Amino acid sequence: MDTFTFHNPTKLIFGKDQIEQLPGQLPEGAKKVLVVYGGGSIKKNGVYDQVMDQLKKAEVEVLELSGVEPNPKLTTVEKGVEISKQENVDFLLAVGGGSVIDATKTIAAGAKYEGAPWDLVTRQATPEDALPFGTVLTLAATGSEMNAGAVITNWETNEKYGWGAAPLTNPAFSILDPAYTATVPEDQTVYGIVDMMTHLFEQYFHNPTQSPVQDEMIEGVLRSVIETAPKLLQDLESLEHRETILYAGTLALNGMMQMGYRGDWASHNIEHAVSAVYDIPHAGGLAILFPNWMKHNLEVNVSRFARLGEKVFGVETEGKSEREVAEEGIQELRKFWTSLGAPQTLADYDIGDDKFDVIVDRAMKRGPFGNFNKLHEEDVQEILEMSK
Ligand SMILES: NC(=O)c1ccc[n+]([C@@H]2O[C@H](COP(=O)([O-])OP(=O)(O)OC[C@H]3O[C@@H](n4cnc5c(N)ncnc54)[C@H](O)[C@@H]3O)[C@@H](O)[C@H]2O)c1
Repeated sequence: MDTFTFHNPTKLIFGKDQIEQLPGQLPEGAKKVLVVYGGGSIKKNGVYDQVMDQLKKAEVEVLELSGVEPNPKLTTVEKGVEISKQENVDFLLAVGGGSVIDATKTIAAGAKYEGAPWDLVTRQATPEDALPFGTVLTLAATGSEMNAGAVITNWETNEKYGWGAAPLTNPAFSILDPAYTATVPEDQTVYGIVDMMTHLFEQYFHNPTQSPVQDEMIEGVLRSVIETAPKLLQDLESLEHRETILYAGTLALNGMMQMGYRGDWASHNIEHAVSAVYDIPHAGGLAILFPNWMKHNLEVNVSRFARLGEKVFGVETEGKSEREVAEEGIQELRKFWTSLGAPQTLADYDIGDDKFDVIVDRAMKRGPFGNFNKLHEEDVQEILEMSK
């Protein structure tokens, strides 16, 4: 293992009716709270009313920023920064999925920065302060509720980047009630499952070999997700299955699985480039790209892929070479995601190869990338070709 310091300052509040803890979590002296949310699903399922009731109990003034879009836009972040500065907001509350939370993180840092928020996203500037914020999660997927990362899209330049500045962009608290996720439609539920699984895979594929505890943890969470996902899709309102998937999504990307090494993360970079050009769901892009990243990188460490096949997908090993087990594991992953209804090719989103040059350019913006294996321009091109 490499040396590491682990510090995750987010207080995780999990379970039924835990929204009641909201007033007690607001910082002492907080008077003005900006509630950030998306397209209105929280108004239909009652989450909005429950949050507002609690804020009323807390006797704070409430401002609202609605309409945060999936794949949140820089322009929306700028709007939030403007409100926060003009109104002297002293706390932000994100109510939604990863998009709302990521926008809120960037607003939090942007509100305490004099320049343009895009400087922060592109890492041209490092924030020195941020407004405190909390989250009420409504969709199991990104882990954004318990990490410092945020992904923002600039549609003027077709650029989408992940950024973060721990601990400033870590939520102070996150409230996770499985019931709040029960209205997530089938397609978004599938995307969430693909997203959390991909986070686990990205971390599983790393170079240091001495990571037995981390490997077993990742494999265990993956097996639980694989076991639960089909059951949840049969019964979208099952709180038991929602609870399992919600907890798995948080664990998958709160730093617990990545102590002592760096995950790969190349597929995320390629996906961000794809969805900066085509506005597709992040996890839809990952479902297409990740198995092809695996095939492309098989030779880097066949044993690693074989272990995944055996321990996570239950591939029989007897009489088979390591390579055969590894390849079967990749096929099993594709079969599993397809069985859930995830897309398999870029053509499923009507994406052809006419803008591959732009996608490659965006993906290479910060130079060769990936920690398990460094990808260069020709590798990205090949993975895109495999994904057509
Ligand atoms: N910060 C991170 O660590 C991280 C990690 C992975 C991905 N991301 C980013 O997060 C974004 C995706 O976030 P997401 O997958 O959570 O989805 P999302 O926040 O974009 O939401 C997807 C859709 O689901 C709807 N929705 C949310 N909760 C609902 C509910 N309870 N009932 C009904 N509908 C509901 C939303 O309104 C939206 O239309 C992407 O921009 C991606 O790049 C961030």
